[in-house]
Amino acid sequence: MPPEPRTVKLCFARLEADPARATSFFYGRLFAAEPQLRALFPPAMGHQRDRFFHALLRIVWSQDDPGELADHLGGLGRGHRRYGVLREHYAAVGAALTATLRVFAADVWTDEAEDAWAAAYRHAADTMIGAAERDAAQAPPWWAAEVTGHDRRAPDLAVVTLRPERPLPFAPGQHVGVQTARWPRVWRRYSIANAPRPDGTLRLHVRARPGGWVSGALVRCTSPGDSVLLGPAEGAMTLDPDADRELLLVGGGTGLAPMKALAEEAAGSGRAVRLLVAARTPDGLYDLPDLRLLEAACPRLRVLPVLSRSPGAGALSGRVPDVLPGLLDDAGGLAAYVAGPAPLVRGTVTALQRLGVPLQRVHHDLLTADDPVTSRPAPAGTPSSSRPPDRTTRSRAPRP
Ligand SMILES: NC(=O)C1=CN([C@@H]2O[C@H](COP(=O)(O)OP(=O)(O)OC[C@H]3O[C@@H](n4cnc5c(N)ncnc54)[C@H](OP(=O)(O)O)[C@@H]3O)[C@@H](O)[C@H]2O)C=CC1
Repeated sequence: MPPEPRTVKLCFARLEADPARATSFFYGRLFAAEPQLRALFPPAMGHQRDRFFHALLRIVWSQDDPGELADHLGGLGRGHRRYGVLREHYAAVGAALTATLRVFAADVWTDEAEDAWAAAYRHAADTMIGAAERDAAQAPPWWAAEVTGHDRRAPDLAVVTLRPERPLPFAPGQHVGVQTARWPRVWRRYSIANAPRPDGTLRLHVRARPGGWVSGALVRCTSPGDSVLLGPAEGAMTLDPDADRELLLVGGGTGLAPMKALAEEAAGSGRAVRLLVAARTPDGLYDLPDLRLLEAACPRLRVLPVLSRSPGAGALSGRVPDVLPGLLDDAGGLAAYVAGPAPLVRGTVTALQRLGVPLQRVHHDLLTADDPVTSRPAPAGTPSSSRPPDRTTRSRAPRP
């Protein structure tokens, strides 16, 4: 069991005062003590420091919620496998963390605090190591995949088709880590945009972010025949088993990807589905022809484009939260899934609540492809797929 959390939180609060300095200090200590560990990390450490800090933050704030803590640590332990992290690395990380706390939490660092942190770290490391070793018994740390299709739908957007060298199990709504040859040891998460197929291929919708290493490489410097590495599929935004309930799926921009996967799965099994595809202008509806084909094949699927900045034939005008009241007569019986820009997700969740959809039936994961976690863990009781950015649990795995 984790130790009494108050002391652990008190010390961590001192790191929160200046996370950038504290994490720089931490990595400085770690690499000074164990220079060979530097090879496990990406060339630029800015993102990594953010991710480490937020993983730590979540661990600290979950100290009094053993279920959440175990869930989080298990995901972290499994996720660390793709970085080549081994059992023996944890001692060095623990020592660097203690050294950091001793400096940054000096005013509250007592023998009691040191013992509490040592116990908390031991518990975290043991849980992560255990989860990694159990996972290693049944799955590889990554899958090599060949790019079999690269469809440039806009200057900054490509639909990329990948064929893993061996079956990569996933459920619609989940995402995978992707590493390109151009940026070794840099992983980014992308939602899978299709339901499982007999040929095992996966599709990703990738928008090149300004300065985005992996997204830029995938959109501009990738062609059929290239290879990438994929991490295991993760994420809890999967289909609820209540097949009678009508589904409302909302995808804004490339947030369409997981919604399309869910639509394929649900509509393919005869469930009633409304798929709202939000874009600014008709050009932003980059996947509409494919969606129309899917709609034609699934009698109970309706695809509704929603354009926020210019009108378009066959599209609703406005932002999703504003058009929802006119669309939904009886929203109380729906289950809803939402992905896209965070403000769209938040606005849509609020609108659905106002329309009477219970929060536990509104699912999202606020996944952003390149950004680190930016908020505190959700309060206990928040539905798992409705938590704030969940970059550190079932999903991607910040390393120590
Ligand atoms: N699993 C997931 O959760 C996934 C999430 N994503 C995320 O989705 C985002 C997609 O970005 P991109 O393709 O550039 O999308 P866009 O920036 O093109 O936006 C798509 C639509 O969302 C609308 N929108 C933005 N803010 C609001 C708001 N406050 N209220 C209502 N509508 C809003 C935009 O309208 P306007 O700007 O006119 O208001 C536009 O119509 C990325 O952040 C990506 O990380 C992507 C894939 C999967």
